Amino acid sequence: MPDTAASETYSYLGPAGTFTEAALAQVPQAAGKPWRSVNNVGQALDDVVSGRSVAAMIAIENTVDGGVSASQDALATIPNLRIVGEYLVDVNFVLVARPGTTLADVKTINAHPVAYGQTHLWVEAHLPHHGHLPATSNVAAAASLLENDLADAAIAPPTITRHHDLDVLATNIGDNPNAQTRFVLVSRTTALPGRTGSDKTSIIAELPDNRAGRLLEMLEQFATRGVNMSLLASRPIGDALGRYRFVIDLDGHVHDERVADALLGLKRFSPNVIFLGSYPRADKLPITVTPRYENEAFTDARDWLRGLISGEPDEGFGR
Ligand SMILES: O=C(O)C(=O)Cc1ccccc1
Repeated sequence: MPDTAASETYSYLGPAGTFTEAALAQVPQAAGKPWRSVNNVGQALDDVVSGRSVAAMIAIENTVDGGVSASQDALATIPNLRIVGEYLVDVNFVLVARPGTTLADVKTINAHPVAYGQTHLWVEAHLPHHGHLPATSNVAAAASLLENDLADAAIAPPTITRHHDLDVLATNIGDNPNAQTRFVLVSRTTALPGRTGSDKTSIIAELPDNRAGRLLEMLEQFATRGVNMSLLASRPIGDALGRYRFVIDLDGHVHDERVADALLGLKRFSPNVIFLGSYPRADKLPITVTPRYENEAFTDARDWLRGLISGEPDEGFGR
């Protein structure tokens, strides 16, 4: 059995100063609890699976470069994980180097692949001949400049100079000044966070076969219940070309009748569905639904059918 400290620990991609840490800082229940810095998403989720940590914060998608495939694939393949919350972090990048370095000295850039993917425009315009050395995190990229000379500069969060004595060679090097990253808090609990009216439901589903129209048929499960999607990403299953699974975020909670009904339809259709959880939306935006998809419309219809089955007369159209 995990000890008490382990079961209160939160794992995150570190070291201190990463955007992932900023996401974890938004979690009220993590305040004052032990935080464990790890080197990659796999290690963070392994902590949760083994009971070493109660939850892990992982990046799942960003506005510039899209889905974080390592996270989406890990959620698809590691059983018994649940998303219990989502958190948004504004991301902004600087280029840093050892003191005294100029831009002309920079030949190799150390960067987390997801940060590198969001700074292409600046990097290609200003350092067209650079090489890229991948790092485990944005902060690790910068820290390693002071440990070895494998790279000349690093892509890092603007707060990096609080942690390390480095020169900032360029600021705001992100492709989009309004870039945001969406993080999810992942746990093993099967207890559902309560419905707030501003919720999301995350699932991963596979198609039964690759006949024409299958994807449309899957999406119809949501469309016919008035359920909006906020994420639809395809990830290769890995066993053959052309085989994909779909990472989907739905507006609403599984306690919303329309979402529950859509999931029943999806379960009948798809040979493999993973329910990753229902949890409050980070932006707290209320979800608007046309009246025929409100809870009452579903319960009224069910009551009508139950009545018919139990022998109640149908009222007909009247005159
Ligand atoms: O959390 C970090 O700082 C990371 O290194 C991962 C990352 C990379 C790019 C944007 C957001 C998070």
